Amino acid sequence: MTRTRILLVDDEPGVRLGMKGYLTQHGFDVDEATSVAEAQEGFRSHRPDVAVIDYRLPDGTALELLPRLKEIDAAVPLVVLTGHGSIELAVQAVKEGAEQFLTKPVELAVLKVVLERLVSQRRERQRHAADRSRTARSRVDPFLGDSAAIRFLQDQAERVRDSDSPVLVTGETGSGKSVLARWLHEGGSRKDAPFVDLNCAALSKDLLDSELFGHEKGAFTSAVAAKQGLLEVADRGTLFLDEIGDMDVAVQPKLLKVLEEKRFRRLGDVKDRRVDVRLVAATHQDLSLASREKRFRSDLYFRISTLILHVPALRERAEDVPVLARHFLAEMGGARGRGQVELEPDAEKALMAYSWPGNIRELRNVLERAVLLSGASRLSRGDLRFESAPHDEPLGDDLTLEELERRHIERVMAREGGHVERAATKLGISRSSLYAKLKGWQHRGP
Ligand SMILES: Nc1ncnc2c1ncn2[C@@H]1O[C@H](COP(=O)(O)OP(=O)(O)OP(=O)(O)O)[C@@H](O)[C@H]1O
Repeated sequence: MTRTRILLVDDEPGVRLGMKGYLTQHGFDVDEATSVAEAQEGFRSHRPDVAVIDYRLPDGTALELLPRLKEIDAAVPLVVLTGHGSIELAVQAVKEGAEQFLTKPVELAVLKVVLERLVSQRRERQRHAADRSRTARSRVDPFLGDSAAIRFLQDQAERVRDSDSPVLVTGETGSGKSVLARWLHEGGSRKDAPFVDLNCAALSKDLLDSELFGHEKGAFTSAVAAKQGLLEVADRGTLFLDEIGDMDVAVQPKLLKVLEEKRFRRLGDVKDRRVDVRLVAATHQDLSLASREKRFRSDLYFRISTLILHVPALRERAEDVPVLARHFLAEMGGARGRGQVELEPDAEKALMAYSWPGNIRELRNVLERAVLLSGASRLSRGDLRFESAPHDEPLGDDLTLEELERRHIERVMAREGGHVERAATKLGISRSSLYAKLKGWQHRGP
């Protein structure tokens, strides 16, 4: 578990020594500053969880320092210490953003309890802010099924869960990469800190930059106030970057710097900030190929690919389909107050034979539609409407060569989402000859 970082601002060396010794013994990491100027600098670069500030400093008072620290990061709780137990001072300090006011000499055990409470409240707030859909998704088990492929994934995932190294999750669309990323966080040592996810494909370069790194007031025309980046929100927790293969190449070196130096800079800022995040990245692309073809920076690829978890496609673990299907049917039946909806043997067979280009997401959609439309408590083959062409039957032994070719081509087309160029590449023929075949069948009908 990562240690709590405290910034201690006091110009009396004796006071600092006493507090630092006690707090270090009790599991805190303490950085020190002796003036308003040093405090600002230390606060920015050390990113404390709490700052403890003596009221009177050689170059000013805590009242001047508080708003400046709040501008750097309003989420960090501030504790003010003073030699005089004055109510007015306390009120003023709280107005300026202090969470707590303590009178010197401070009893160290009391300080420790105050710090622990402030830190846990802060983490609680961070978690709520960052994790909007946590409750909805937290119970999904990414390893449903009994296939060797899913057991292998579980074994690998358990080994890397508690490490701080980046993890690259690969797999086809809908196979459960995000579910696995969340599981890594929720079962791991960072579970009490935020899980923050960001889809790199959905954002332009500028938006991605400002979402990830945040910005200072005035960094660009519409930056009317300073904004925390998601990296800061995810501090001590996990940053999940989905579709990392689509991350703009201009943003990639900045992410590499975060991974290597644990530092980053908000847009428009002149100083680095420290951050401690575990990166989980996901992609459905072949990133190794992308890096060879210079579409993805190879240094970043090497940095994020030491631990790779590959989520198998559903068709590679067909024996798990009934288990997953029963899980979804129980969920859907329960939600509609209908009790468990069962599968007829012919439906189960069809589900297992289908190629599932959209993987688990598609399986859930197909079942949801069937449950809605049929209204029966048992689903048969006829209730299932697959999203791609009907290729759910295994290729028969008694087909002619032409029929075999046609079925195979249809399957590949479905798997490639109807994309002729990609299907042609997979089939090893030219696009025009694939078109010619498809046209011919269209004219002749099924
Ligand atoms: N093991 C599982 N049990 C139950 N539901 C699952 C499981 N795995 C995935 N799902 C569901 O399938 C859908 C797709 O999963 P997820 O978003 O994790 O896939 P993905 O690989 O990240 O997809 P994409 O590449 O499109 O982002 C989600 O609705 C998810 O809840």
